[in-house]
Amino acid sequence: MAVSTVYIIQSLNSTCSISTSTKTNLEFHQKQVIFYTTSTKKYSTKKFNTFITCSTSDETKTVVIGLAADSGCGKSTFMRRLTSVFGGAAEPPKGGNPDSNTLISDMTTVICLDDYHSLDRTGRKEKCVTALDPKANDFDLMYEQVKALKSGIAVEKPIYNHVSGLLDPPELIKPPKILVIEGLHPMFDVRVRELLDFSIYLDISNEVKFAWKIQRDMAERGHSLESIKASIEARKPDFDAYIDPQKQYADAVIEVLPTQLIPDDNEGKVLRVRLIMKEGVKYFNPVCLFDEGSTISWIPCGRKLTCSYPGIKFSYGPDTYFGNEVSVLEMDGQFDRLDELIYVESHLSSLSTKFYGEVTQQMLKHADFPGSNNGTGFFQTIVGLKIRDLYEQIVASKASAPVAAKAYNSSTNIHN
Ligand SMILES: Nc1ncnc2c1ncn2[C@@H]1O[C@H](COP(=O)(O)OP(=O)(O)OP(=O)(O)O)[C@@H](O)[C@H]1O
Ligand SMILES: O=C(CO)[C@H](O)[C@H](O)COP(=O)(O)O
Repeated sequence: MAVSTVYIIQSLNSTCSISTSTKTNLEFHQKQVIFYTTSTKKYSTKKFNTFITCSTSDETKTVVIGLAADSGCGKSTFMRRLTSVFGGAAEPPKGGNPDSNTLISDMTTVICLDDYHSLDRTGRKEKCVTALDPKANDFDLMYEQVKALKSGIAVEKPIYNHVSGLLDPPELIKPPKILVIEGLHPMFDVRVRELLDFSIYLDISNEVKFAWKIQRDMAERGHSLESIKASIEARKPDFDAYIDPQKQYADAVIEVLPTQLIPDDNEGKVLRVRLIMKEGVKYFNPVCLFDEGSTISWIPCGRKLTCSYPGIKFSYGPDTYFGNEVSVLEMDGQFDRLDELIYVESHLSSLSTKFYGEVTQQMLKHADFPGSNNGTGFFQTIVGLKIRDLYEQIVASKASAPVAAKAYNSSTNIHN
């Protein structure tokens, strides 16, 4: 078996320009490498028995964001708000599987971790496990593929087809600038967790989850009230065991609870939403109300903010969450007029906006999304802007780091 040393000179996401003694250029694709020989202008493909590591220069590495939540808890809505912050519409891969769960825009690729189900719908039924059970998911593959994408290597990711309940042939995912992995388990496996540059958990209380699920599954999917109740109950033990504990690892948690402004409210329409932000996370400064570190309770209703019953109440202050120091911004109630949100925005600091009123502008742009009149949409928008800021800081820090020497010294042994 011949061994040749390949010197990595430069890499551009999934394509690595490599100089070898035979002056070939290589393009990396998992265990398969496409050679381009400049002298003959011919391509040839070789397979290797190990993964070839393309040491990308640091400034081209993908930033990875994890978003965890149970099914029907607003992940897709959050993703639409987040990708909108980066501009450009997010769409499924062009010409691919119409049931793909992936969304691609200029800057971002959102992959759904349901695609790493190792058991299809029938398989889960036969083995009596839910999709939330780690036994129904392939964490080794999830780790390998997220790691590859983070280092600039394209992957063939499986597709879980929610229409048929089957595992479809894989789709090619190229490394984007920002990769979002959303689903049930982005922080479950420690190896995947450590690849995340930032993580978010959507913590929807049982009462609210139930109200949202009923609204969607009855209206849009034709399910009966009994079947929705049964499905929530059946998932609960695994949700408690495998999904909920991930919130302790999240850098930001959006907690959604019933309002405290209406005594004994059981309608679940008015919400109390808490944005729990971990302190000391690199490239992330928590948002604050008035001043950092203060403890504040604020009722903004009056001449500058129209509030109908039951009104709006904000609070902000330091706290601890699973032993970590956090800042918590809370909003109970709902907005009557979105254009007046600028009044609230002007009292918040460290928003990472690019101009005065950007949060309000984003909220107005997506006024028809669920949660636009309350803290869910407001805090999701704020977190979206924070992620943009985090990405820009990571890119800036890498651009200023001395990378040239590292890139020239990298070498990979190829066994063929
Ligand atoms: N902030 C919100 N306020 C009110 N309802 C909401 C909110 N977010 C989501 N919902 C409701 O929950 C439903 C599910 O939202 P969404 O599709 O974003 O969740 P999801 O986590 O992506 O779901 P799934 O994983 O099942 O596809 C929506 O159709 C809507 O009815
Ligand atoms: O928890 C879920 C995440 O979305 C789904 O229930 C899981 O992916 C299985 O999907 P389906 O119900 O379509 O077979």
